Amino acid sequence: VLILVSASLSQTVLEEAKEYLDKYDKLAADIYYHSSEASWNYYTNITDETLKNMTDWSLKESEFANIEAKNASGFNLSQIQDQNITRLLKKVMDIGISAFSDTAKLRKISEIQAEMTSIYSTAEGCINATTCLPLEPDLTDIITNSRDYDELKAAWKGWRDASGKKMKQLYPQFVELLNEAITFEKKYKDMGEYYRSWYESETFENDVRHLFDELAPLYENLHAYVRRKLRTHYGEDKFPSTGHIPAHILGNMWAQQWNGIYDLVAPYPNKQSADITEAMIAKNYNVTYMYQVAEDFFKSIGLYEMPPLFWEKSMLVKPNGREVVCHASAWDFSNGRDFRIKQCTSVTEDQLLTVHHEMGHIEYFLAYADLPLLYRGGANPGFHEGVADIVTLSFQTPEHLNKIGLLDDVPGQNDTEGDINFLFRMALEKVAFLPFGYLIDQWRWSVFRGETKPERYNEKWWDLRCDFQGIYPPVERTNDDFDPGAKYHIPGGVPYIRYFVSFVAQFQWHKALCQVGNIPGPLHRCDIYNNIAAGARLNEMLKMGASRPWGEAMLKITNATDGETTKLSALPLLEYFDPLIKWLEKNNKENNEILGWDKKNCPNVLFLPVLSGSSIIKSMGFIIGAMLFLCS
Ligand SMILES: C[C@H](N[C@H](C(=O)O)[C@@H]1CCCN1C(=O)[C@@H](N)CC(=O)O)C(=O)N1CCC[C@H]1C(=O)O
Ligand SMILES: [Zn+2]
Repeated sequence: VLILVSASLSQTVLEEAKEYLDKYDKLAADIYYHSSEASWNYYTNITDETLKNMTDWSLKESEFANIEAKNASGFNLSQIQDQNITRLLKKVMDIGISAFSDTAKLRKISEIQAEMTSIYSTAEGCINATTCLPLEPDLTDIITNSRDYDELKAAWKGWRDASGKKMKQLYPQFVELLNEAITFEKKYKDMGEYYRSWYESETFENDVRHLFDELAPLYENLHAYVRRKLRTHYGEDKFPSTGHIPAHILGNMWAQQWNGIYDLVAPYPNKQSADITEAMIAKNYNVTYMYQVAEDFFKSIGLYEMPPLFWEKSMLVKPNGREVVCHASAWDFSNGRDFRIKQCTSVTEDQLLTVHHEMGHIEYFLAYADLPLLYRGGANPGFHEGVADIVTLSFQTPEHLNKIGLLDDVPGQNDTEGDINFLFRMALEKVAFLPFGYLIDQWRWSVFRGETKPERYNEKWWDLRCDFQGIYPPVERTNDDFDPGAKYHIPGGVPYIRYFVSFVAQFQWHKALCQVGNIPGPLHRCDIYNNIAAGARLNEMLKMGASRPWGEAMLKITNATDGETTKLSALPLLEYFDPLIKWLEKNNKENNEILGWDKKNCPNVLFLPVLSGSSIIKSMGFIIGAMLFLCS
């Protein structure tokens, strides 16, 4: 009788839980829709009232999450055998800072983040006494296209003075409030630990460090080659004996990807170098067409076309007459129909890649749209970024660019010079990024841990930038600057390790999709365009959303037998670049190039040892003690 009773009891508990979760889903969808709409209205029209409305709705969202977490905690999970239901209930209860009872402080967090995002998005960097320009498109165009050392330096410094420096006072409070909110529930030691918990792995921090160490030799070879090429253009005097490269001459405002300077550093410059931006303009590409080209790629592999609301409601160009957050992003309005991109799109190659990236996010949104709301996310945040990027590995192949009329002659498989040029171009985009993708959250995690105090924010930033990227600031930096704030994701409060994870995972997936698609030839020349089998395999993973631990999602794509491949692996990336690795090693050796740089000394980063209060008192005490001793 007891067994019967307990069985029927657990059955009713299970039914009750399912009923609760259905109700939750409907309520959540409604709140999230309005909250997303309120955020959208702010991001596409920065005013005091759109800021207020967004903050009000983010508070409503937190309140809803808080109430439902309490409701869900009423279920005794040990009585529920259904793994799926317990996973959903746990997600209802895992609400981060929304568990914090002090709603005034939660509001303050939202307001500070919005204010920092507004400073970033409305900043105009002055390149001389009379000219001040926005980041997009003006300063970005200068940093990408100028080859004048001093003009680049002015844009680099101007941007940092107008953005990061202006939010320096806000960030310490932002950190303090986030840590206070996240430690309220006593589940996480600091905000960084909460962010890392999204990867559902105790060893995550070590795993990414190992991956970085595996990839560092490739980066150092690329760094050495690029440094030598840039030395010839800009002159020896700009390259210190420490081995660092000036941060502002790498074709990108943050030196995070170097494809902007391909023309300056290409291995075989006399080979026809594909200037895709020029080709786009020559072919009369316009913004809408750029989105149609990207949509065409996804449809060609059996994925999803953009729904009507996408074209109706997206913001695809920078509007006149109002301030917007230009930094591109993809939006899921949680109702299965409304998905948008917000991008100040201009007709350039880099922008075309970003269009594919943002639409890649939309493909993931569409694939998991029928799942419970709690599962509508990437298997982990890095998967969402990897999915966004994966088609760029096919789209940029010479074969594909030729197919869509952006490249005339395709370097043949045995055209080593053409092949190396292409691989080098991909390395400037994907390998150069690795230390940057890794270090942003090394800085942020050290700040959340309290290891890096506000008076040393900028010093720690440049320690990491000099150490991992081997670059140095062209203008002397002090702790009065706040260079982390000059990168969108810091004021935007968006974690960054996801991009490092993505840049590793996307090569694992590319390899698997090229195999399942039976696409012959070397990995770096594989194009999954029009390959339904490859698209179907990818779609199987997309449809899982966040319903299962991400190792299972990895296995869904790699379909491997050995359990090891549920993990992140650097091997496919190294395999993809293997011909280039050999070429770079040989070339650097022939030129007696010394790889690497002095990781402990960074030019122009001379921070006065800021004596913190405690150390002043200690040193005073020491002096007084010594004097007393001498007198006695
Ligand atoms: C240009 C791109 N914008 C982000 C992205 O698309 O990831 C935006 C802003 C922050 C999150 N985001 C989203 O759109 C999310 N809603 C996606 C999601 O749903 O998870 C970006 O910041 N990138 C691209 C490569 C490296 C990095 C950079 O430029 O440094
Ligand atoms: Zn993304």
